[in-house]
This record gives sequence, C-alpha cells and structure tokens, in this order.
Amino acid sequence: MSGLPTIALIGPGAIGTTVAALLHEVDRTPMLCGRTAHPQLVLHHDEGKIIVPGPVLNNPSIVRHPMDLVFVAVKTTQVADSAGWLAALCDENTVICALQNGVEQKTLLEPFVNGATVLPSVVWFPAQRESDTSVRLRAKPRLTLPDVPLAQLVTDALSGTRCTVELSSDFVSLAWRKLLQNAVAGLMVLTNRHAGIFSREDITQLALAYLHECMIVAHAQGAVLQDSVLQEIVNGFQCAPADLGTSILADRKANRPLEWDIRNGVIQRYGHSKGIPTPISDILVPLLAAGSEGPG
Ligand SMILES: NC(=O)C1=CN([C@@H]2O[C@H](COP(=O)(O)OP(=O)(O)OC[C@H]3O[C@@H](n4cnc5c(N)ncnc54)[C@H](OP(=O)(O)O)[C@@H]3O)[C@@H](O)[C@H]2O)C=CC1
Ligand SMILES: CC(C)(CO)C(=O)C(=O)O
Repeated sequence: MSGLPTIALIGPGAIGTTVAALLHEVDRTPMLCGRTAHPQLVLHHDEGKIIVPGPVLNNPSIVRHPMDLVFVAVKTTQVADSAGWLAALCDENTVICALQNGVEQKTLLEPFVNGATVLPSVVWFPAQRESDTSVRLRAKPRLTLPDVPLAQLVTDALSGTRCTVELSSDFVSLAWRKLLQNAVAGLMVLTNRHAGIFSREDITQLALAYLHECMIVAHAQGAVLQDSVLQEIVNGFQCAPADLGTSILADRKANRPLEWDIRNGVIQRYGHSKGIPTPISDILVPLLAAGSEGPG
C-alpha cells in the first residue's frame, strides 16, 4: 500500500453511520456502500451532529478496484445479500473490519471476501436509527480488536476520531463477554420492552440464570471470565436509561429478521456440541427464531 489507505464501509445503518461520520469528521470519508441510496448520513451525538454527504451507493458495479480497508456493518442476517459489495471491494490484500455482534464474524464473512483478512471487533457502544434514518449515538464510541499486526490499519484509520480503539491479546474472552450481554438483551425482544425491564426482580433472576448457562458454554469455548461478570452485565442494564434498547429489539419492532442465531442460537449450538445442558436456551432460542422467521 502506498499513501493513505482506501476505505469503504458496507452497511451505513446505526453502527455504519457512526463510523462513517467519525471518519468523515477527520477527512477520511469512506466510500459509502449500502442498499438504499440515502442522500446523506446524519449522526447525532452528545455535542452536535455530523453530516456525511451522500448519496449512499447502492450498486457494486460502480467499484473500479478493491479497497485497502473495508468496514462491514450490515446485520449478520444481511451478509449473503451484501456479497456483491464484498466481491467488488475485497481482494487478498484487503483488511475487513467486521463491525458486527457475535463470535462468528470470520466464519460468516470469509466465504464472500476473495481471500481478504477478516478482523472481528467488539462494538461496545449503542447507536440507534431514528424514524428519519438519522442515527443517535448513545454512548462514547469504543471498539476492541484482536492484537494482531493487521489491526494497525484499523487503529490508524480511526486515530484522532471520537472512537477509541483498544487492542486485546485475549480477544476471545472479550468477545464472549459482549456475547453474554447480547444474549441476555434477547429478553427485551421476548418482552417487547427496553432496558427498564431489568429493574424487575423476576427478570433479574431469569437473566442471571440464563447468563450462568451462557457462562458455562463461554468457558468451554476458552473464554476466561470471572463469575462476577454475570452480575456486572445485569447491573449494566439496570443502570442504563430505561428506554435504552438493543439492535435486535429495533429489528423486532420493525418486523425485520433477527440476529437470533449469532446472539442466542450460538450458545445453544456450542453447548449442544460440547454436551452442555442448555435448558434456558432451549426455550428462548425457538421463541426468538419463530419471532424472526415465522411461519404465521
Ligand atoms: N445498533 C447498535 O447499537 C449495535 C449494533 N451492533 C451490531 O452491529 C451490526 C450492525 O447493526 P446496526 O448498525 O444496528 O444495523 P442497521 O440495521 O442499523 O444497519 C444495517 C445497514 O446495512 C444496510 N444493508 C442491508 N442490506 C445491505 C446490502 N445487501 N448491501 C449493503 N448494505 C446493506 C442497511 O441498509 P438500509 O438503509 O437499506 O436499511 C443499513 O444501512 C449488527 O451485527 C449488530 O448486532 C453492535 C453493537 C451495537
Ligand atoms: C446496545 C448493545 C451495545 C448491547 O446490547 C448492542 O450490542 C446492540 O444493540 O446490539
């Protein structure tokens, strides 16, 4: 690579708009690759708003050459539909930073990326799309990446932006820590409620029992996490604004497919493969899957 890296972003939704806006603010505007040709992207943050000029491109045939760095922020349920973008933007020299939840980003993306290197990330911050498609950032942006040499490209791209990037030598544990948080957030979908539900004693008990089950699977997958993490996760939801949602609840409310498999199904799947009983998952996962896909 000579000169500044070329950067594209696929999926300018809640997380994608946030990262595109933060890059734009430091004059590193990525190529905006989406599904809908939004005329511009708008991010509202604590101190004001950032407008990224569009339009969002919606046809991969416009791409003339692969990019050095591609941020992928489509839902994991939308990866296959983004195959055209991934094929056009990636080759074996490209680094892909997956801005997606779960612990399976590499497995999900690698079939589509022409030999590019997929770096998973943990996206710690909540962002929500408003009805006018602008995005509201609800915490300070923060990412964790595995501490590998190619992560430097992402760190450099985001240097000087509002987004903190941390590198971890134990990325697996952090990714599972976040997965546990996402798994228990599934209770918001099943109750059709926001974080306020975690102030209920019955939901707290259910959340802790479910997290305990998830933790056994996490340990079996090599995550090093203390038991105190379970209460910390519940405390986090209890301290959050009562109206704070989660991206899977936004999808439920909009009747879109849910990321139930990478957030909840994954724990049941890995549990079953290791002979670990998952009685709570065995109830929650079919309810989330049926809510997502029906029929009916
Ligand atoms: N929102 C959050 O607070 C957090 C989300 N995450 C994770 O980040 C990932 C992204 O979530 P989020 O930003 O909420 O998702 P959104 O639904 O807000 O955004 C998805 C974006 O992808 C676009 N898209 C859909 N299909 C395609 C396609 N075929 N080609 C190109 N673009 C496409 C959508 O376009 P269109 O404009 O047409 O809808 C939309 O802009 C998920 O894995 C989520 O779990 C992680 C942490 C926090
Ligand atoms: C809000 C947050 C950070 C935790 O649930 C998230 O990951 C999501 O909305 O998907």
